[in-house]
Amino acid sequence: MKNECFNIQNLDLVFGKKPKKAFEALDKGMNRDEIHQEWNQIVAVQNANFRVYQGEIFVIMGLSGSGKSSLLRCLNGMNGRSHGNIRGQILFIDPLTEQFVDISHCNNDLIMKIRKHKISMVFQQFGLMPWRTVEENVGYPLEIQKISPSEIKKQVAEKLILVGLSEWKDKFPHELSGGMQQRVGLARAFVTDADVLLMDEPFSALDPLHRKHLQEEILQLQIHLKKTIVFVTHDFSEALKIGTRIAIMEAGKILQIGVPKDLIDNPACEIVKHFTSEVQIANSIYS
Ligand SMILES: Nc1ncnc2c1ncn2[C@@H]1O[C@H](COP(=O)(O)OP(=O)(O)OP(=O)(O)O)[C@@H](O)[C@H]1O
Repeated sequence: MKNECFNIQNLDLVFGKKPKKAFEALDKGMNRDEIHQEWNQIVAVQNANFRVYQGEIFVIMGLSGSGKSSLLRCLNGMNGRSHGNIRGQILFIDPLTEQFVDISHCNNDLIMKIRKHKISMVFQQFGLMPWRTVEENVGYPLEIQKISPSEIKKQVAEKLILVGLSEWKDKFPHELSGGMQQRVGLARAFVTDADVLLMDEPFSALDPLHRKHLQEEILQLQIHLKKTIVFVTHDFSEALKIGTRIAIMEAGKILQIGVPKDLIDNPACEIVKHFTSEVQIANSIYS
């Protein structure tokens, strides 16, 4: 039996000032567009039910606006606490203590602790501090954990080698390209001791070569460090390459969850079939 890391049950996420109206409308069977038209509420996630197991790479894949980032941000309480309203349950099971925490209802101190030590997030927009050098940005999570400066230097140097930015350690973010800034963001995520990484399109600004290199690094991280990774992408071939399991989203709903082979062999609906057939066509052209 695999150990769970997250257990998400009946999760709805609504943006807007009248979430109760939206939840009632969902219960009556109204769809996302109808609720938007009638109540001006955005249903970003509708009735999500899934588990993420320890040590897997769980990919959330879908087109723009399907609700991938919104769902990901529920997992560390960014959505449902400070933004948007949720209904349902988000349980995080600490891999070390095996204790359950209800992410949407626990107190702020606990959620801050969890974000500092347990669940680290890499954003699409890098989230770098412009006044800090590359080295200082990457070392920041260790600094706030009061790790000694010599240890920080050592760990940062290792992670900068991993993302190929050792030579750039004294530069500031504005001196780097978008892709390089994204690699700094990745190095900063890798440097933390968190067992869980939430990654929101972390490779979107990378050129194909660095993208391929870092996809392989992510796979190595999972194999050697046994990290649990929840990874958002709109690129189905990326999902197939790195995903242990993949959840496909459309208009706020999860259409299918499965291992890559399942999705290709048994697509649950036309939308999933569309993604899988595009990849198969691309493979046949390039093979
Ligand atoms: N903070 C917010 N306030 C209001 N609406 C939001 C907020 N965040 C997301 N939304 C809305 O929720 C829906 C889902 O957006 P989300 O960003 O989760 O999609 P996505 O699949 O991640 O898209 P992309 O690939 O373009 O990032 C969209 O209609 C979006 O406008």
